[in-house]
Amino acid sequence: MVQQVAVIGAGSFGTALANVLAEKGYRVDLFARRQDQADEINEHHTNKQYLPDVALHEGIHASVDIGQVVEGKKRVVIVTPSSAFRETLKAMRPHLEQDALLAHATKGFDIDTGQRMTQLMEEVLADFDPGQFAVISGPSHAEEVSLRIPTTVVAASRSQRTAEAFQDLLMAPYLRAYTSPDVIGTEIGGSLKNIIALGAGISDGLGFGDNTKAALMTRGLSEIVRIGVSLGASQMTFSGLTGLGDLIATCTSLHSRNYRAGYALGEGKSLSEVLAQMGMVVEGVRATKAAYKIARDQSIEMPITFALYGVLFEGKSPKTAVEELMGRRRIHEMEEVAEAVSLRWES
Ligand SMILES: NC(=O)c1ccc[n+]([C@@H]2O[C@H](COP(=O)([O-])OP(=O)(O)OC[C@H]3O[C@@H](n4cnc5c(N)ncnc54)[C@H](O)[C@@H]3O)[C@@H](O)[C@H]2O)c1
Ligand SMILES: O=P(O)(O)OC[C@H](O)CO
Repeated sequence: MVQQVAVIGAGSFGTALANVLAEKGYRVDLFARRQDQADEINEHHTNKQYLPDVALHEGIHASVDIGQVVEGKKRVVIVTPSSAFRETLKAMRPHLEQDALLAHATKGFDIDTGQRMTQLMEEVLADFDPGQFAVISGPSHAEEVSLRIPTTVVAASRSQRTAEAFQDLLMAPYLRAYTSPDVIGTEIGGSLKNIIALGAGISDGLGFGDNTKAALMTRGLSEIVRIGVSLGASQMTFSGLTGLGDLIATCTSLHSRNYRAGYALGEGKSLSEVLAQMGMVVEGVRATKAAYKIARDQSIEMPITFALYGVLFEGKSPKTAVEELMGRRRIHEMEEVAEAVSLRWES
């Protein structure tokens, strides 16, 4: 029976998950980067920078010593930004139990290689069986989880046993966890919805309406499916919680860092200004770069992602990007799949 869990990353979501687990009775060791933050969590049971107004459970023990946090743990949950994922794995590696099961809840790609987080786990932790790895994803704003607002997530792993182990770990009266074998689709849906949420925020920041946002979300989902399937995901996964579900939660919520960053861009702020003001990770910026590279190299059509890339990295004005999207070549709505799903004209 597992009684102790390590959570790596004391930002908004790492802290929220640590709190769920501590409330369930686990002893939770939480890795924080800064000593003052660890002290605040241990002494005052708060993490005001990331989850203001939340009283944390006293069963959370924060430490800046990653070795001490993971040593002896059979369950490890990694919740760092994607930019810190590889170095975090390397720091943990010498201290990990060989039979530990590891899940991550990071939504993003390795910027240099375009790898997903479980691919980084397979590379850095090459002496582990890939069946020991899982991804936790779904529509789950940390701010709501920490207030015990009913939330659903998915634990996906190549191994049913591992997916079910994390389902058991997470299930709580206000947190329902499903399982899935589709690791690729789960990771891609969670990472790419952030690009579309940036776009939804830009649209609202420009003063456009619900019609525009619904179009961005729907057409955005079709390009997520396109790249996802070409990278080996199951199309069905994108209709589920980690695809459509998280797309809705992120594109329509003021909790979302990606939506808020997009909104400020739409209002005319520069990317560097927006990121400096946010003080939290905006994964969609890196995801746009990663998805752009993959789509360009593999000739996958992703017009919204390309438009975002232009706005974020090439100085294109958001208004011009929208005009270009609206003026694209005329196509069948279900262009690529029309034949397969019998959406064709009889004559
Ligand atoms: N916030 C949410 O609601 C939420 C929900 C689900 C998934 N996620 C994902 O979880 C990940 C973390 O997001 P967050 O919102 O908790 O981030 P955050 O911005 O709230 O906090 C980031 C945390 O990472 C730490 N960090 C930064 N660089 C680091 C490094 N080099 N090594 C170790 N730690 C480092 C920071 O100190 C901070 O504690 C992201 O990939 C995000 O997409 C977030
Ligand atoms: O705040 P965001 O935009 O990083 O989104 C948080 C979560 O991914 C929502 O499920």
